[in-house]
Formats: sequence, structure tokens, C-alpha cells
Amino acid sequence: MNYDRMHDWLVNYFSKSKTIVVPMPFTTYTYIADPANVEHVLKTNFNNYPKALKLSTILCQVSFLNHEIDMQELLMRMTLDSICKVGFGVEIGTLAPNLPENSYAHAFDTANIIVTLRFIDPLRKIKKMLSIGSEVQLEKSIKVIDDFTYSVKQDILSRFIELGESNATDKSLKDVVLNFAIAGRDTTAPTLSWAIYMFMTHAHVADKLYLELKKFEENRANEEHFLASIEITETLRLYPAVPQDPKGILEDDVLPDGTKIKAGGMVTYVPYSVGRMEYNWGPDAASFVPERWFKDRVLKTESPFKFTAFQDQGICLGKDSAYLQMRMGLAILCRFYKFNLVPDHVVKYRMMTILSMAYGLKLTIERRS
Ligand code: HEM
Repeated sequence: MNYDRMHDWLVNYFSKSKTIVVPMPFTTYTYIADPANVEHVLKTNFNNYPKALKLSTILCQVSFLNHEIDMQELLMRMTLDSICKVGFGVEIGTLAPNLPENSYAHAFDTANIIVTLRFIDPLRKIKKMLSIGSEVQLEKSIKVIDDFTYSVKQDILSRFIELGESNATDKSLKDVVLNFAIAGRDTTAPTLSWAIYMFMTHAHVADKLYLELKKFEENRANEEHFLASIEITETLRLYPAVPQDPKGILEDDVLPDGTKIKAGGMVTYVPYSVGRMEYNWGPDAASFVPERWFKDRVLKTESPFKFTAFQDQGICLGKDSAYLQMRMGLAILCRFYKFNLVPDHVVKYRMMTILSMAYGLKLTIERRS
């Protein structure tokens, strides 16, 4: 198995799809009806494509060496590199076999955890006032994040100017960079990590997808090509990347069930719970069953009030982009590799705004024929 073979395989995979959605940063999406030019479009417009292949070559090396790796760490590096290239035009190259120092990502995670814990830390104000403990760490992390965001500012600014918006301030550009970095890195990487965890704990699902991908390459697939979509959606139902999403209340209001809410307070909706309620999903709500997303060989769409991982239709600007990236990643990973959880590795939630794994996802890799 080599890079060229995987490359050809991926082009073939997407060439056979009926339509391909290519996300273009800061503009509307391009829909390609003609699969004939898929290779050109994927190469020129969407940098996640070579990133998935890069990940695959690293996995291939690891499988030969029979080493353990932290898959979540690699996926986080892959998605950070992708969003920096696609969103800001910068190649930061954190996804490499020697796992280069990644201070930005480290600062990013530290800040995220501290900000989450602030909600429940009774000493927060004192720590801030005296500038001690976690508040000092937070300040340091924010400095690293700021330095990075200002370093890519020029690229973002030129994109804004192209769009006729030249009056962006330093602060607003920094917010854009941060927003895209969080949205682009911290959502797809944990989702792919949970999907791989689900594959390792539900081997029959991984084997089924592998056989479908093989059939697909041999031209024996059925008409509709949803490969890997239902596994991703089912993963997001159980492990939504944004597990809870608080909203500030601007004005006094009354919710549809009569609950009164007061300005200055907060309302949180919790996709993690909504995705696991038997009331919504039936008695097997807690089980990973991708087939539930198919009915009569048609992919079901659920109400955004039932499947709330993306909050609402149209709120998440990166939904199509995320699906494309995750499908590419999972298609390559499941077609060419089999993953085995390292014995005794503990998979546990990390306390932060996204649903990631506290100790990563340690696994070993076998190559598939
Ligand atoms: C598994 C993948 C993803 C999930 C589950 C997800 C989920 C969400 C959710 C729940 C929100 C609403 C947050 C809020 O306003 O409280 C949101 C907003 C957003 N997402 Fe995503 N997202 C994903 C991937 C992405 C990607 C890859 C990008 C960009 C490359 C992206 C870009 C955005 C942006 C820009 C917003 C803010 C939209 C606005 O406020 O107008 N998302 N996403």
C-alpha cells in the first residue's frame, strides 16, 4: 500500500459519488455535479484531502513498527492543519511522524478547560484578582493564542479585502481566527475519534463498512453512496462534539412550555442528553446502531429538535465541510486499517466545552488488504 494507491482510491471513491460539496472558506459552497473533474477540484480547493492521505501514511508507518499511537492527538493535528490551510492560507505542519511541538494547540486546550471549569470554580474571582493558579495559566495560554492569531492576521485580512470588507479591526480578525480554529479543529477530530472508538467496540460495524468500501471500489456498490455518513451521524447522536450549548438570555421571555426565563440568566440545551433519550430514539437509544438512519434504503433526515448536534439547520456554517472531511477520513481509515484499543486504556470524557477523550485514544493498527 502506498500513497499513490490511496490517492487513486480516494479519487475513485469521490468520483463515483453523485455530487460533491467542496467548501470554500468565507464564500458559499461549490457543488460539483460533474464527477469528471473531481481530482482537480479536490486538489486545488480543499486541503483536507491531502491531509487525510498524510495521516494515512503516518498510520501505515506506525503499523509496520507495531507502535501504539494516540489517534485523537493525530486527528487533532490533522484538523488543525486543515483549518489553518483552508481558512487562513497557512501551512503549520503539526501533522508529521515526529509530532512536532504544538504550543498553539496546547494553549488552546488549556484555555478551553480552564474556561469550562470557571463555571464551577467558587474561587475564580479571587484567583483572577490575585492573578494566581489557573488564572495565570489562562493568561499565558491566551498570550500564545493571541501571538498565533496575529501571525495569520495578514492572510485573513487579504481575504476580507477580497470580499470588500476592509474595515475589520485587529480584535474582530482575532475573533474570526479563533472561531474558525475552534469550529474547524475541535469538532471533526473528536467526532472521528469517537467513531473509531465505536468501530473498535463494534467490530461488526467496522467490518461491514470495510466490505462496502471494497465493493464500492470494485464497482459493485448500489446506486446511493452514503458510505460512512450513517456511522458519522450515529456517532454524533451519542457523542455530539458540542455536548451542551449555553445561551445568554438578553430579555425576559417565556419558553413554549411556560417556563419563565430572566434577562441576564442562561439557558442550556444539551445535545448529549437529547441524543440518548429513549423518548426520542426508542429502547436502544444508548446503543450504537448506524442502521437506524436508514429506512427502506433511504437515508433518514431527523428534525433538528431531535438530532441537535448541529443545533439547527443553517446555524453551523461548516456542516457540509465537516461531513466531507469526516467521510474522507473515515473512508480511508476504515478501508485500509483495522484498529485495536490498547488493553487497559481508559476512555473517559474530558471536562471541556467539546466532547473529547481525557486520556486520548491509544490504539495499535493493522493494515487491511
Ligand atoms: C462534527 C462537526 C461539527 C459539529 C457537531 C458542529 C456543531 C456546531 C454547533 C452546535 C454550532 C452552534 C454553536 C452556537 O452558536 O452555540 C456550530 C456553529 C458554527 N460552526 Fe460548526 N460544527 C461542526 C463542524 C464545523 C466545521 C468543520 C466548521 C468550519 C470549518 C464549523 C463552523 C461553524 C461556524 C462558523 C459556526 C458559527 C455560526 C454562527 O454563529 O453564525 N463547524 N457548529
